[in-house]
Amino acid sequence: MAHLPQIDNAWLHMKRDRIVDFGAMDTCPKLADIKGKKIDCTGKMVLPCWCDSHSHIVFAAYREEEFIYKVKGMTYEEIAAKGGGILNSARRLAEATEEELFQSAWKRLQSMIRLGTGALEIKSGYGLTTESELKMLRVIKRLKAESPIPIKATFLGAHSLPPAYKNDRAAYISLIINEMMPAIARDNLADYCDVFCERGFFTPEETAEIVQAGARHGMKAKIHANQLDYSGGVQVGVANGAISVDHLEHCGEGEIAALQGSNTMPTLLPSCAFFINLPFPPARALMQAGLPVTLATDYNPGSTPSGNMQFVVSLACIKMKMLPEEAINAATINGARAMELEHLVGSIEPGKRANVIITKPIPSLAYIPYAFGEDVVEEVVINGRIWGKAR
Ligand SMILES: N=CN[C@@H](CCC(=O)O)C(=O)O
Ligand SMILES: [Zn+2]
Repeated sequence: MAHLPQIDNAWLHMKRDRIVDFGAMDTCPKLADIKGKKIDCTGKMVLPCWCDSHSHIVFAAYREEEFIYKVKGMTYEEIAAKGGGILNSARRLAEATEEELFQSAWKRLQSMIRLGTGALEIKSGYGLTTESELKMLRVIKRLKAESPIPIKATFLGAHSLPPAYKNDRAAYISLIINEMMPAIARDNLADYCDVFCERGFFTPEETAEIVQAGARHGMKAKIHANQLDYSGGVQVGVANGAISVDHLEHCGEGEIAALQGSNTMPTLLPSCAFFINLPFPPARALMQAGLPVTLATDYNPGSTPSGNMQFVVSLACIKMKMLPEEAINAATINGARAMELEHLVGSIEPGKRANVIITKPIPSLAYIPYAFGEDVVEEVVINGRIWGKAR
């Protein structure tokens, strides 16, 4: 993961929405022979766009009132137990129209692209009824259709137990499996199926039942695992062939051993750990065990109100001791893998989508995570075209 190939003084040729070729400047084709726009990047760096493999950007309202509770000392779990958290977002989402949800998510998507994100995964999970989960997934389907960047959709009906099912967990799980999933599969609304496998949310046994039903409906698993405690989420994810297990704030030898030899990507969300004061995941131990690490934002209104991948990369270096090269690989090609998009995005390779970041003039690669809080992105090229960046 520490190997990030770089060429000093290079050219890059993009045609239509694809990367054609690149090389050192002494091999550059005659510029006069190339039609179209030429961009002088002297002093700047050109990187593949970020691939953000974990987000919840479809929601009805921010939850800054809970932020104040947190400032005053309440924990994420205490806020959830008082009807805040995910259930608060579910109440607000039930009142919102599909158009309102689309418009607000569209704005978030635009601002993420301006920050350099070139591929994104988006989850449902603030519906928690068949009607509202389908509403969210239709919004994500429309985002997919209208977005200039590739998007993957994840069904997260098992995000929290709705209060109406407080005394009958099995009935809610049956609703997910027997009512929501067939409707989702019929309209091809989701690529993946996710479960919040956590103390106070869903058990590993329930998680297995749900993701196995998801697999029967053509959805591979992605798991919210080990965020608040050692939940068994990593093990159940690996046992069920999950594409990724995400969070891992609680990740010890047992979790690392389970991941070794699997194809499941450990995905770390350091801006969530930062925002709700959780321990940071053990990125170095994962890498020392030979595992690939992925970084993503987790953009959502409760635990991470930010879609800024550059900040995620900074936190990975500052708080998890990842080298800049490791963090950038984790935020690009490994993120692409965690969405099964590694053939299309995540690196600068001929044939891949022409989605790249052009930085401002910066002294070195290390400056990107070092200058935390500074937006080093000058231009974003999406599908071979410069994306509008208001300044
Ligand atoms: N942990 C579960 N889900 C989200 C938070 C959702 C919320 O608080 O609204 C997460 O990944 O952090
Ligand atoms: Zn999440």
